[in-house]
Amino acid sequence: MGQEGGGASGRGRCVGRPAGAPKEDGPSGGQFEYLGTVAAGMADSTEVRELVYLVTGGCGFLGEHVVRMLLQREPRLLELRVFDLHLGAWLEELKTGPVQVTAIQGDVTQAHEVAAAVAGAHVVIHTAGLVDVFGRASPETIYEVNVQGTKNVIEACVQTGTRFLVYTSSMEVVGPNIKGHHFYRGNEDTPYEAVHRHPYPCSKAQAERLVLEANGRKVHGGLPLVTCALRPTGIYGEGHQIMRDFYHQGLRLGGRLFRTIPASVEHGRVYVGNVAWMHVLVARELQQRAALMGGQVYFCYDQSPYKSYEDFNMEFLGPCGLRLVETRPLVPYWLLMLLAALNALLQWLLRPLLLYAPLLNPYTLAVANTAFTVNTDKAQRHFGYEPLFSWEDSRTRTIRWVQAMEGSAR
Ligand SMILES: NC(=O)c1ccc[n+]([C@@H]2O[C@H](COP(=O)([O-])OP(=O)(O)OC[C@H]3O[C@@H](n4cnc5c(N)ncnc54)[C@H](O)[C@@H]3O)[C@@H](O)[C@H]2O)c1
Ligand SMILES: C[C@@H](CO)CCC[C@@H](C)[C@H]1CC[C@H]2[C@@H]3[C@H](O)C=C4C[C@@H](O)CC[C@]4(C)[C@H]3CC[C@]12C
Repeated sequence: MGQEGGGASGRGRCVGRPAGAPKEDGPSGGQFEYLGTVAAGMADSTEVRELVYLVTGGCGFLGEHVVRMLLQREPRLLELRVFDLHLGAWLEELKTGPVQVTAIQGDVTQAHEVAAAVAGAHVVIHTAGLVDVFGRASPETIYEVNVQGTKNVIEACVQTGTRFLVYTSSMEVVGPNIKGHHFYRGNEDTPYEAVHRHPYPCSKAQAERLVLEANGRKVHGGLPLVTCALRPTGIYGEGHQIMRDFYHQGLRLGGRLFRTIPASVEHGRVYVGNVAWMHVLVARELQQRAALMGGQVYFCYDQSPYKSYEDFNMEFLGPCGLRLVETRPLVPYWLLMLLAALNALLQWLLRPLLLYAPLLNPYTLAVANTAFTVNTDKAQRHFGYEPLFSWEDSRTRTIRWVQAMEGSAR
């Protein structure tokens, strides 16, 4: 199932449980209020602006929310460097505030470009990556960006003396595995056979391992590097491309989407604003609680309900006029597997002519049909994380975003 992938050149299998973390408990922390948009102005604070942060992938779906959240919620920020292969025009609007926002067009696979961006930063939040489970990029390219790119970030921290590194990992480092084992209400210490073949999860697992193993390395100046990794489940919210794809698919099908996944197969999802907030908070607390948090992994979680992938999407697409046809899959699973395999064959045949990358392929079908839900409070125990956005707020914000798309789609 899925493409042959993983490993140094994207071939073979990558196996073995991802680096977990020793069980430790820590104090809980307070709750913060989110001000909504950059225009709402900076969080009032008498704190001294002295810190330089770098966000790689800062123009991506998650990266943009992290950038905006930092400007809202990190009062010690003096300079925010936004490093990305593709810079967004929206960055210009951020340059009117008290924080110096530096846009850096660069490639994480180019060590010298990464080193130049990292030099002088106190904290690096590394979100840049190729999030490809649709066969758009080759296994080699996925490895080059996700693994070699992460190596370049680590080495840049060591060479330039940056001490704090937060890595955006993924639930996929854990599962679903190629055996289709369900992960039901699991946490960071739940035993699970994390065996993957697909290049994306393999690359994320390798990158996460590199980040965690780098914890404690001496950086330029002799102090230790402090690293940690955050594992979001499926992120949703304003700017989510796959949600956009489902919405447009539904419009093309006359306002209907046809169920392909049983409602019983629950997937954990997490709102992008809460993932961004966890990045901001962990970056701050990592500086104060290095002994506890260094080398740790944390699932990203909030109060978003456990639902099948399609039913969860309908929380937002339903109020925007789409309907999910049938209470159970219309098409038997064996036929879906056949269609997925045909899509993979078509993609391979058409590759010399055009990119054919539908949502349905053997890998996405397998992942969608394997329950993966987390239930943990480790981030709360270790650094006082509490979601900034309730489920109701997350849902409302996402619906408003789809509706704004709807306006543009008419
Ligand atoms: N979207 C999810 O559901 C999800 C869930 C868990 C983890 N993640 C992780 O979160 C991170 C961000 O994911 P996303 O959904 O925002 O994806 P995205 O594709 O929207 O953002 C990734 C960003 O990285 C940039 N980038 C890609 N290659 C680069 C390179 N070589 N050099 C510099 N920048 C490069 C892209 O231009 C983009 O802006 C990824 O590491 C991904 O693995 C995503
Ligand atoms: C039957 C197919 C067509 O209807 C299923 C379509 C749904 C799939 C496109 C998505 C189901 C589960 C998603 C993945 C999951 O949410 C977690 C992920 C980890 C993250 O790091 C990257 C994205 C993803 C792999 C996400 C991708 C889309 C799904 C496979």
